[in-house]
Amino acid sequence: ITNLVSMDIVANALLAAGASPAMIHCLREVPDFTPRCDAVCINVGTLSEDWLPSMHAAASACRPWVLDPVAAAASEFRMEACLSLLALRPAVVRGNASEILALASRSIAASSTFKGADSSHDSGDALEAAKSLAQSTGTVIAVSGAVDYITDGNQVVGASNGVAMMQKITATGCAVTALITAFVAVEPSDALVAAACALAIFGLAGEIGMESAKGPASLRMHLVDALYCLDEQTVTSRVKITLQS
Ligand SMILES: Nc1ncnc2c1ncn2[C@@H]1O[C@H](COP(=O)(O)OP(=O)(O)OP(=O)(O)O)[C@@H](O)[C@H]1O
Ligand SMILES: Cc1ncsc1CCO
Ligand SMILES: [Mg+2]
Repeated sequence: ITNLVSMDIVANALLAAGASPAMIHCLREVPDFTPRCDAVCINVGTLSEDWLPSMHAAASACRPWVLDPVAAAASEFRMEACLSLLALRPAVVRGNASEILALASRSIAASSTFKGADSSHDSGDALEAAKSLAQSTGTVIAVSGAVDYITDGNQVVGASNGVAMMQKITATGCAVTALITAFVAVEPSDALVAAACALAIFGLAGEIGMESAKGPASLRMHLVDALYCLDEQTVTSRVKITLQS
Protein backbone atom coordinates (compact mmCIF):
# COMPACT_ATOMS: atom_id res chain seq x y z
CA ILE A 1 0.00 0.00 0.00
CA THR A 2 1.99 2.95 -1.23
CA ASN A 3 1.27 6.57 -2.05
CA LEU A 4 -0.23 7.77 -5.31
CA VAL A 5 2.95 9.61 -6.34
CA SER A 6 5.12 6.52 -5.98
CA MET A 7 3.02 3.69 -7.39
CA ASP A 8 4.72 3.58 -10.78
CA ILE A 9 8.35 3.72 -9.66
CA VAL A 10 7.67 1.33 -6.76
CA ALA A 11 6.04 -1.32 -8.95
CA ASN A 12 8.67 -0.98 -11.68
CA ALA A 13 11.63 -1.08 -9.27
CA LEU A 14 10.19 -4.22 -7.67
CA LEU A 15 9.63 -5.92 -11.03
CA ALA A 16 13.13 -4.99 -12.21
CA ALA A 17 14.58 -6.52 -9.04
CA GLY A 18 12.69 -9.79 -9.58
CA ALA A 19 9.85 -9.27 -7.10
CA SER A 20 6.12 -9.36 -7.89
CA PRO A 21 4.26 -6.24 -6.75
CA ALA A 22 0.52 -5.68 -6.31
CA MET A 23 -1.01 -2.38 -5.16
CA ILE A 24 -4.16 -3.39 -3.31
CA HIS A 25 -5.52 -0.96 -0.75
CA CYS A 26 -9.31 -1.44 -0.77
CA LEU A 27 -10.43 -2.43 2.74
CA ARG A 28 -12.78 -5.02 1.27
CA GLU A 29 -9.84 -6.74 -0.48
CA VAL A 30 -7.08 -6.57 2.11
CA PRO A 31 -8.30 -9.52 4.28
CA ASP A 32 -8.37 -11.84 1.26
CA PHE A 33 -5.22 -10.70 -0.45
CA THR A 34 -2.69 -9.62 2.16
CA PRO A 35 -2.28 -13.01 3.92
CA ARG A 36 -1.03 -14.39 0.59
CA CYS A 37 1.77 -11.81 0.30
CA ASP A 38 5.35 -12.74 1.19
CA ALA A 39 5.73 -9.26 2.72
CA VAL A 40 3.76 -6.02 2.95
CA CYS A 41 4.91 -2.42 2.41
CA ILE A 42 2.89 0.39 3.98
CA ASN A 43 3.64 3.97 2.95
CA VAL A 44 1.61 6.91 4.30
CA GLY A 45 2.70 9.45 1.67
CA THR A 46 -0.80 10.27 0.40
CA LEU A 47 -2.64 9.23 3.55
CA SER A 48 -6.41 9.57 3.69
CA GLU A 49 -9.04 8.62 6.25
CA ASP A 50 -10.24 5.88 3.88
CA TRP A 51 -6.84 4.28 3.53
CA LEU A 52 -5.81 4.18 7.19
CA PRO A 53 -8.12 1.23 8.11
CA SER A 54 -6.70 -0.68 5.12
CA MET A 55 -3.19 0.02 6.41
CA HIS A 56 -4.12 -1.20 9.90
CA ALA A 57 -5.69 -4.36 8.43
CA ALA A 58 -2.69 -5.04 6.18
CA ALA A 59 -0.23 -4.50 9.04
CA SER A 60 -2.23 -6.97 11.15
CA ALA A 61 -2.27 -9.75 8.52
CA CYS A 62 0.55 -11.74 10.18
CA ARG A 63 2.96 -11.07 7.34
CA PRO A 64 6.35 -9.39 7.73
CA TRP A 65 5.86 -5.74 6.87
CA VAL A 66 7.78 -2.48 6.40
CA LEU A 67 6.67 1.08 7.17
CA ASP A 68 7.57 4.24 5.24
CA PRO A 69 6.53 7.20 7.44
CA VAL A 70 6.53 9.81 4.64
CA ALA A 71 6.32 13.36 6.03
CA ALA A 72 5.47 12.03 9.51
CA ALA A 73 5.45 15.57 10.95
CA ALA A 74 3.07 16.99 8.31
CA SER A 75 0.04 16.88 10.62
CA GLU A 76 -1.30 15.50 13.91
CA PHE A 77 -3.41 13.00 11.94
CA ARG A 78 -0.40 11.67 10.08
CA MET A 79 1.78 11.45 13.21
CA GLU A 80 -0.97 9.55 15.06
CA ALA A 81 -1.39 7.25 12.05
CA CYS A 82 2.36 6.53 11.97
CA LEU A 83 2.46 5.86 15.72
CA SER A 84 -0.55 3.53 15.52
CA LEU A 85 1.14 1.62 12.68
CA LEU A 86 4.43 1.51 14.60
CA ALA A 87 2.55 -0.20 17.45
CA LEU A 88 1.70 -3.02 14.99
CA ARG A 89 5.37 -4.07 14.92
CA PRO A 90 6.83 -3.50 11.45
CA ALA A 91 10.00 -5.49 10.73
CA VAL A 92 11.63 -2.31 9.40
CA VAL A 93 10.86 1.42 9.33
CA ARG A 94 12.68 3.29 6.53
CA GLY A 95 12.52 7.06 6.44
CA ASN A 96 14.67 10.05 5.67
CA ALA A 97 16.38 11.83 8.57
CA SER A 98 13.60 14.36 9.17
CA GLU A 99 10.99 11.58 9.26
CA ILE A 100 12.95 9.43 11.73
CA LEU A 101 13.65 12.46 13.98
CA ALA A 102 9.93 13.33 14.00
CA LEU A 103 8.84 9.76 14.67
CA ALA A 104 11.35 9.33 17.50
CA SER A 105 10.06 12.53 19.13
CA ARG A 106 6.50 11.17 18.72
CA SER A 107 5.22 14.70 18.06
CA ILE A 108 4.96 17.37 15.39
CA ALA A 109 6.18 20.03 17.84
CA ALA A 110 9.31 20.71 15.79
CA SER A 111 7.44 20.52 12.49
CA SER A 112 8.37 24.06 11.45
CA THR A 113 11.85 22.67 10.72
CA PHE A 114 10.38 19.88 8.52
CA LYS A 115 9.72 20.49 4.83
CA GLY A 116 7.33 17.64 4.08
CA ALA A 117 8.29 14.66 1.94
CA ASP A 118 11.90 15.85 1.51
CA SER A 119 14.47 15.76 4.29
CA SER A 120 15.84 18.92 5.86
CA HIS A 121 18.39 16.95 7.89
CA ASP A 122 21.40 14.72 7.12
CA SER A 123 21.10 11.02 7.92
CA GLY A 124 23.78 11.29 10.63
CA ASP A 125 21.63 13.86 12.47
CA ALA A 126 19.03 11.11 13.04
CA LEU A 127 21.34 8.26 14.05
CA GLU A 128 20.86 8.59 17.82
CA ALA A 129 17.09 9.02 17.32
CA ALA A 130 17.07 5.91 15.11
CA LYS A 131 18.88 3.88 17.77
CA SER A 132 16.53 4.89 20.55
CA LEU A 133 13.46 4.34 18.33
CA ALA A 134 14.78 0.87 17.45
CA GLN A 135 15.30 0.08 21.13
CA SER A 136 11.89 1.34 22.24
CA THR A 137 9.96 -0.38 19.43
CA GLY A 138 11.98 -3.56 18.77
CA THR A 139 12.00 -2.61 15.07
CA VAL A 140 14.91 -2.17 12.68
CA ILE A 141 15.17 1.53 11.77
CA ALA A 142 16.76 2.63 8.49
CA VAL A 143 17.62 6.29 7.85
CA SER A 144 18.35 7.08 4.21
CA GLY A 145 20.68 9.80 2.96
CA ALA A 146 24.23 10.18 1.63
CA VAL A 147 25.06 7.35 4.03
CA ASP A 148 22.15 5.08 4.90
CA TYR A 149 22.18 3.97 8.53
CA ILE A 150 20.43 0.79 9.57
CA THR A 151 20.12 -0.15 13.24
CA ASP A 152 18.37 -2.58 15.53
CA GLY A 153 19.25 -0.36 18.48
CA ASN A 154 22.38 -2.37 19.16
CA GLN A 155 24.29 -2.75 15.90
CA VAL A 156 24.61 0.10 13.39
CA VAL A 157 25.35 -0.65 9.74
CA GLY A 158 26.24 2.04 7.19
CA ALA A 159 25.51 1.69 3.47
CA SER A 160 27.16 4.39 1.40
CA ASN A 161 26.25 3.58 -2.19
CA GLY A 162 24.10 6.07 -4.09
CA VAL A 163 24.29 9.45 -5.82
CA ALA A 164 22.88 12.81 -4.68
CA MET A 165 20.75 13.05 -7.85
CA MET A 166 18.50 10.30 -6.40
CA GLN A 167 16.97 13.00 -4.16
CA LYS A 168 15.84 14.84 -7.30
CA ILE A 169 13.59 11.96 -8.36
CA THR A 170 10.39 11.81 -6.37
CA ALA A 171 9.70 8.55 -4.58
CA THR A 172 13.14 6.95 -4.79
CA GLY A 173 12.78 6.64 -1.01
CA CYS A 174 9.42 4.90 -1.45
CA ALA A 175 11.02 2.58 -4.03
CA VAL A 176 13.86 1.63 -1.71
CA THR A 177 11.38 0.98 1.12
CA ALA A 178 9.54 -1.39 -1.22
CA LEU A 179 12.85 -3.06 -2.15
CA ILE A 180 13.59 -3.51 1.57
CA THR A 181 10.18 -5.19 1.84
CA ALA A 182 11.09 -7.61 -0.96
CA PHE A 183 14.40 -8.39 0.76
CA VAL A 184 12.57 -8.95 4.07
CA ALA A 185 10.33 -11.43 2.22
CA VAL A 186 13.47 -13.37 1.27
CA GLU A 187 15.25 -12.98 4.64
CA PRO A 188 12.45 -12.57 7.22
CA SER A 189 14.62 -13.70 10.10
CA ASP A 190 17.23 -10.96 9.61
CA ALA A 191 15.59 -7.63 8.85
CA LEU A 192 18.81 -5.71 9.61
CA VAL A 193 20.70 -7.55 6.87
CA ALA A 194 17.74 -7.38 4.48
CA ALA A 195 17.40 -3.61 4.90
CA ALA A 196 21.14 -2.91 4.61
CA CYS A 197 21.47 -5.03 1.46
CA ALA A 198 18.42 -3.47 -0.20
CA LEU A 199 19.65 0.07 0.52
CA ALA A 200 23.17 -0.67 -0.73
CA ILE A 201 21.93 -2.39 -3.89
CA PHE A 202 19.45 0.38 -4.68
CA GLY A 203 22.25 2.93 -4.19
CA LEU A 204 24.52 0.90 -6.46
CA ALA A 205 21.79 0.88 -9.14
CA GLY A 206 21.72 4.67 -8.78
CA GLU A 207 25.51 4.87 -9.27
CA ILE A 208 25.39 2.68 -12.38
CA GLY A 209 22.33 4.55 -13.69
CA MET A 210 24.13 7.88 -13.21
CA GLU A 211 26.88 6.73 -15.62
CA SER A 212 24.33 7.12 -18.46
CA ALA A 213 21.92 9.74 -17.04
CA LYS A 214 21.69 13.43 -17.95
CA GLY A 215 19.35 14.43 -15.11
CA PRO A 216 16.61 13.14 -12.84
CA ALA A 217 14.25 11.86 -15.55
CA SER A 218 16.85 9.79 -17.34
CA LEU A 219 18.36 8.65 -14.03
CA ARG A 220 14.94 7.26 -13.10
CA MET A 221 14.96 5.16 -16.26
CA HIS A 222 18.61 4.07 -16.02
CA LEU A 223 18.27 3.23 -12.32
CA VAL A 224 15.47 0.76 -13.07
CA ASP A 225 17.51 -0.71 -15.94
CA ALA A 226 20.55 -1.01 -13.65
CA LEU A 227 18.49 -2.83 -11.01
CA TYR A 228 17.32 -5.26 -13.69
CA CYS A 229 20.86 -5.85 -15.04
CA LEU A 230 22.73 -6.21 -11.71
CA ASP A 231 24.74 -9.40 -11.37
CA GLU A 232 26.41 -10.97 -8.37
CA GLN A 233 29.94 -9.98 -9.40
CA THR A 234 29.00 -6.29 -9.72
CA VAL A 235 27.17 -6.36 -6.41
CA THR A 236 29.95 -8.04 -4.45
CA SER A 237 32.67 -5.80 -5.92
CA ARG A 238 30.84 -2.45 -5.60
CA VAL A 239 28.54 -2.62 -2.59
CA LYS A 240 29.75 -0.47 0.34
CA ILE A 241 28.35 -1.80 3.62
CA THR A 242 30.24 -1.33 6.89
CA LEU A 243 29.49 -2.31 10.46
CA GLN A 244 29.75 0.97 12.41
CA SER A 245 29.27 -0.41 15.92
N1 LIG B 1 23.17 12.67 -0.86
C1 LIG B 1 22.94 11.42 -1.27
N2 LIG B 1 23.95 10.69 -1.80
C2 LIG B 1 23.75 9.42 -2.21
N3 LIG B 1 22.57 8.77 -2.12
C3 LIG B 1 21.53 9.43 -1.60
C4 LIG B 1 21.64 10.78 -1.14
N4 LIG B 1 20.44 11.17 -0.65
C5 LIG B 1 19.60 10.13 -0.80
N5 LIG B 1 20.25 9.08 -1.37
C6 LIG B 1 19.65 7.78 -1.70
O1 LIG B 1 18.42 8.04 -2.35
C7 LIG B 1 17.42 7.10 -1.97
C8 LIG B 1 16.20 7.84 -1.42
O2 LIG B 1 16.53 8.39 -0.18
P1 LIG B 1 15.89 9.74 0.38
O3 LIG B 1 16.51 9.96 1.72
O4 LIG B 1 16.02 10.81 -0.63
O5 LIG B 1 14.40 9.26 0.55
P2 LIG B 1 13.07 10.09 0.80
O6 LIG B 1 13.39 11.47 1.27
O7 LIG B 1 12.18 9.28 1.66
O8 LIG B 1 12.48 10.12 -0.69
P3 LIG B 1 10.95 10.16 -1.22
O9 LIG B 1 10.09 10.61 -0.08
O10 LIG B 1 10.97 11.08 -2.37
O11 LIG B 1 10.59 8.78 -1.61
C9 LIG B 1 18.08 6.16 -0.95
O12 LIG B 1 18.47 4.99 -1.62
C10 LIG B 1 19.29 6.96 -0.47
O13 LIG B 1 20.35 6.11 -0.11
C1 LIG C 1 5.93 14.27 -3.07
C2 LIG C 1 5.07 13.38 -2.25
N1 LIG C 1 4.02 13.85 -1.54
C3 LIG C 1 3.39 12.91 -0.87
S1 LIG C 1 4.05 11.37 -1.08
C4 LIG C 1 5.23 11.99 -2.13
C5 LIG C 1 6.24 11.11 -2.77
C6 LIG C 1 7.54 11.11 -2.07
O1 LIG C 1 7.49 10.58 -0.81
MG1 LIG D 1 10.17 9.35 1.78
